[in-house]
Amino acid sequence: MSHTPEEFKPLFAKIDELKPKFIERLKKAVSIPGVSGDESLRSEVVKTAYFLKDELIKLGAQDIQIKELGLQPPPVSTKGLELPPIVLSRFGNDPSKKTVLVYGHYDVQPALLEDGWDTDPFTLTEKNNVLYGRGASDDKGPVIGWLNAIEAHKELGLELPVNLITVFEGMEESGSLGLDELIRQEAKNYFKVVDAVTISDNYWLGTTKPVLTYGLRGVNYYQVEIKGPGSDLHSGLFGGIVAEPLNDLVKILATLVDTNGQILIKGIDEQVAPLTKEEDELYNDIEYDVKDLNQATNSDTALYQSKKDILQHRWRYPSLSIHGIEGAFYEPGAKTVIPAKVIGKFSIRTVPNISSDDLTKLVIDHINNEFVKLKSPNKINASLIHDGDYWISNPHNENFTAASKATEAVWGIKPDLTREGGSIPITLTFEKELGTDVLLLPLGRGDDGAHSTNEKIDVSNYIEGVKTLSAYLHYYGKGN
Ligand SMILES: NCC(=O)N[C@@H](Cc1c[nH]cn1)C(=O)O
Ligand SMILES: [Zn+2]
Ligand SMILES: [Zn+2]
Repeated sequence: MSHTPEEFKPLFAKIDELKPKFIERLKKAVSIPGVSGDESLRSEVVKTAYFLKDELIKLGAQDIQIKELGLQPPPVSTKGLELPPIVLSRFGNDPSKKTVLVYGHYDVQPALLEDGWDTDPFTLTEKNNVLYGRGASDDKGPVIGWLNAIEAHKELGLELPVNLITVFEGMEESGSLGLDELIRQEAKNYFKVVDAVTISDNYWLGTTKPVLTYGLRGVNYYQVEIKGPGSDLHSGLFGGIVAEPLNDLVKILATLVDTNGQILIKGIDEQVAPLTKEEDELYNDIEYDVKDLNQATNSDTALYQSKKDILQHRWRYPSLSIHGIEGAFYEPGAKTVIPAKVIGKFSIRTVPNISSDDLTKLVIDHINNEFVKLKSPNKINASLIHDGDYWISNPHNENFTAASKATEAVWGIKPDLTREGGSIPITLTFEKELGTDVLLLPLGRGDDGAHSTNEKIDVSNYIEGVKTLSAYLHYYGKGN
């Protein structure tokens, strides 16, 4: 392309040449159903870690370490389930070069064909230059993207311009359990020399303009268990004469949030940092429209119509989403059962200055108070499953500048600076424990359907993304 700087032409041509191999590598990664939230698939998550280890060996990584994290704590697992390991590796250890740590996750969200996928979620399927499959965008595509960037250098006989450390985890979709502690332990060891941290695990805002991201919401994930009868019952025999746990649960869940997305738990709004005039003005220059939202959701269900309202509610205000009910009948048909025990799941996306502990107290007190009002003989237990902090940084530094130049070199356009409504719990830990700048450099588009059915990454985003990651390493390595 005409905007490609001369220095990158051979590298970008090599990446284009390796495209079939890169797609094949992603296909292998996607074929392993490593869903971290599903205990029955834990061995598949671990298998993905070893798949990455093998790929790293082939690429010539040094000092590959599989870091075990011990048992998964309750409330989710009470069965002595091992956490998946962290895969560490290093490419180069030259004191004259800068060191970039790249982080990504190899676990994925659940996916079933019967949820409404058009193709098998664990078979990467190419249609019209789009690659469909669970993890294609979140986050196997970007993780494999880093490996591809390394391979393109290797194939060209080109030295990497920086020392690279890779950190791949397998519990990001389930709260990054164990990783905080590992980062603390390795801060003065494996991660002793790290100049910058780069994470490719989010998305462009829309579908055409690349972005760099400097803020994330946090996430507190809760469960509410309601237990009643000793076993599931026939509603014809027992309906109307026993207290039903699911009836109680839907009433409790209905007290959490209204249909306009307004959180109904008292005391949360007061903790949200006020919007300043300067912050409000930052939204003026960002390219976004309600049409982008409707396109991403394939619907007309937006709660706000103006760009500012949408982006502010996505990035800087909290939200509460109800995700599901364990133990409730959900299959097609008309089963007349009274479930004996149900567990409602919901999460709250947190923002400055909400404290996780204060929030949890407000949430649990609210649920217990609402349950008392029901005067039910059933038993309730509400608890936090996991939490991860929000993160916000100043994007005016060397790391962001390098990524901005790389984006221009590949896409011919300066990226927008954005925040993101999702969460990557470990971002703040890297920043604090390693004392480095963290950059979020997304490859995928806003309509990739992460966590949803028919998740995809466009071939162009995948391949141009490998070029962007490569060019970023060069700009950062030479100090821009
Ligand atoms: N791509 C980042 C991402 O999807 N993060 C998850 C993290 C999470 C926390 N608990 C469950 N998942 C997100 O939902 O934002
Ligand atoms: Zn992710
Ligand atoms: Zn995710």
